[in-house]
Amino acid sequence: MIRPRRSLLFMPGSNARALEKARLLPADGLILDLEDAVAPDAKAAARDQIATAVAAKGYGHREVLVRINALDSPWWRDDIAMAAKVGPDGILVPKVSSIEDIAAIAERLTELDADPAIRVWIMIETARGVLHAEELAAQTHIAGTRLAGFVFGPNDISRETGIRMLPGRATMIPMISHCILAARAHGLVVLDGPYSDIANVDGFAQECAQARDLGFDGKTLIHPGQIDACNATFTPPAEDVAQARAILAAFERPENAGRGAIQLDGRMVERLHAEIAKKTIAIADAIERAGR
Ligand SMILES: CC(C)(COP(=O)(O)OP(=O)(O)OC[C@H]1O[C@@H](n2cnc3c(N)ncnc32)[C@H](O)[C@@H]1OP(=O)(O)O)[C@@H](O)C(=O)NCCC(=O)NCCSC(=O)C[C@H](O)C(=O)O
Ligand SMILES: [Mg+2]
Repeated sequence: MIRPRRSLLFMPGSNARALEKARLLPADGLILDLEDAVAPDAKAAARDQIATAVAAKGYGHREVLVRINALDSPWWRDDIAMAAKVGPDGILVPKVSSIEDIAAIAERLTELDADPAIRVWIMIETARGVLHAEELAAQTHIAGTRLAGFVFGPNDISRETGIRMLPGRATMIPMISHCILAARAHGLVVLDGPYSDIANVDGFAQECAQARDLGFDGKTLIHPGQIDACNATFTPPAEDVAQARAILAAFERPENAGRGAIQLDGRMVERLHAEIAKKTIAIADAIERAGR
């Protein structure tokens, strides 16, 4: 079943107040972080704290992901073991660059006999990850990889490559589009990276609208103050939902049964628009079910 992924809020696993507060925040998902938001000497305590928070099952309909440490770190194996034990909806793996990385994650999950319901999300945030995006996405067809989606990571890309993060993101758009195409070619979900300038409300709103228009399913966030604007941008407008229902109703009429293209309110509508309409309605219904 489709679920809304308009807004996924990152929070440091070391921040008990944030983990508690997240129970009531209107984000569609939560990413409990063990990687960059947690200092090396706080990793073990953060892991225990996340385990307790996830096991308590207090996050309701929100999708819960645990971002583990990167595969070249000393922590990732213990991070995955914790996730396999407490069962979040998924793990998010940073800095994935090759199909060998995806195989290593799958192997570790198998070794731990992890519940098959735990999905794997990968961050596309290295030069190699971007270059191999299509090959990585194609791994979703290999049994046991559990691959559900991509999360774009602009900060690490900028750090590694020297490509600057500028307002409007002109420098990043080619690789963003490349990642979105790769994800879509293999039916994966794809989420935008975070916007760090928390105080810049207008800049954030513009980046959300741009993310939606570029084709992202939603955006990852770093502060609760970003949730409402993000949800509003990625929620299909009521008029789009009404139009989608009208398109489906029109194709269901007996006189249109054998037709590929029809006229509706002065516009040409094809069966491909009915497919788009079904997705719009499914997302709107999922948002309504989640009560946000
Ligand atoms: C950026 C922050 C450190 C700011 O924290 P703070 O100064 O405490 O903010 P506020 O005083 O405005 O907070 C108000 C209340 O909201 C709670 N809060 C703040 N942030 C969060 C959050 N993310 N989740 C849940 N709750 C949050 C505060 O506790 C306050 O609560 P109250 O006590 O009721 O007033 C902080 O926002 C933060 O840590 N953000 C997340 C940082 C993070 O997770 N970073 C990693 C992801 S981004 C990334 O890794 C980049 C990517 O990989 C790439 O390469 O691009
Ligand atoms: Mg990163």
